[in-house]
Amino acid sequence: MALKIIGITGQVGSGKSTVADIMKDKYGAHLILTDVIAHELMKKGAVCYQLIVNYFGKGIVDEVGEIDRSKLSQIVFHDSEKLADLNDMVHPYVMNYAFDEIRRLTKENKVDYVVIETALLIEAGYKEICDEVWAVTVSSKVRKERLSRSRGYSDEKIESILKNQLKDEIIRENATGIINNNGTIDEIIKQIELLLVK
Ligand SMILES: CC(C)(COP(=O)(O)OP(=O)(O)OC[C@H]1O[C@@H](n2cnc3c(N)ncnc32)[C@H](O)[C@@H]1O)[C@@H](O)C(=O)NCCC(=O)NCCS
Ligand SMILES: Nc1ncnc2c1ncn2[C@@H]1O[C@H](COP(=O)(O)OP(=O)(O)OP(=O)(O)O)[C@@H](O)[C@H]1O
Repeated sequence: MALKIIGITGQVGSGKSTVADIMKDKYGAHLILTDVIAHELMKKGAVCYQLIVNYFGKGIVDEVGEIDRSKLSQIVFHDSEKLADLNDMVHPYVMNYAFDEIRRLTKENKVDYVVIETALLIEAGYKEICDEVWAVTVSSKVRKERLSRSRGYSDEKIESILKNQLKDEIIRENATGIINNNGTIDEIIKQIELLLVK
């Protein structure tokens, strides 16, 4: 079977990581997680660190010199110009990393699936390299309950992030498959099974 590249996207807290984890555990997919890559590249000493600290100032740095992501998130999700500047500092490096990884995996040809999980699949141009794009969608009520319980996110924080993301409808229009995540994990698994035999 030829390697298949599946992009998994959706708004904040829709369940992208949950779907990606199922793909890894049940189907041995290799995961490329852009949030995790971005976080790594922002660590002290990594390639994006100094760019970000120079731009946002020492106020976003914690007592051990690391970028305090909750402080940075307070700034950028309330100021779309600053978010765009942060994106410009981080995305080229994240994309380089992700594309290198895909080239390596394609050459090795050892896995059936590579999953790219990112909130910015459409905006950042990952879509073009994906064989399939799955949009994970959840109701606003369920999203709020889950993110409040698991991460302590306030409704205000969720709204501020959503304002900087594509509308769910647009994300779904750009997808080849849709996963409704208002139910249980088993219900996600059934939907994945259907998408994979499609
Ligand atoms: C703003 C930051 C510091 C917040 O970090 P924090 O650990 O608090 O949150 P986390 O990274 O889990 O993101 C929270 C939610 O916002 C979404 N999100 C992250 N960055 C962006 C962005 N640039 N635009 C829209 N949504 C975003 C995430 O996908 C997630 O749904 C961090 O997300 C960041 O540095 N973002 C810019 C880099 C980026 O775009 N990364 C994501 C894809 S490359
Ligand atoms: N079907 C489900 N049943 C119960 N809890 C779920 C389900 N799907 C996701 N969750 C929980 O909801 C929260 C958000 O899910 P997840 O982290 O997968 O979303 P995400 O889209 O990757 O988030 P982000 O946009 O921040 O990257 C997590 O705590 C996760 O465990």
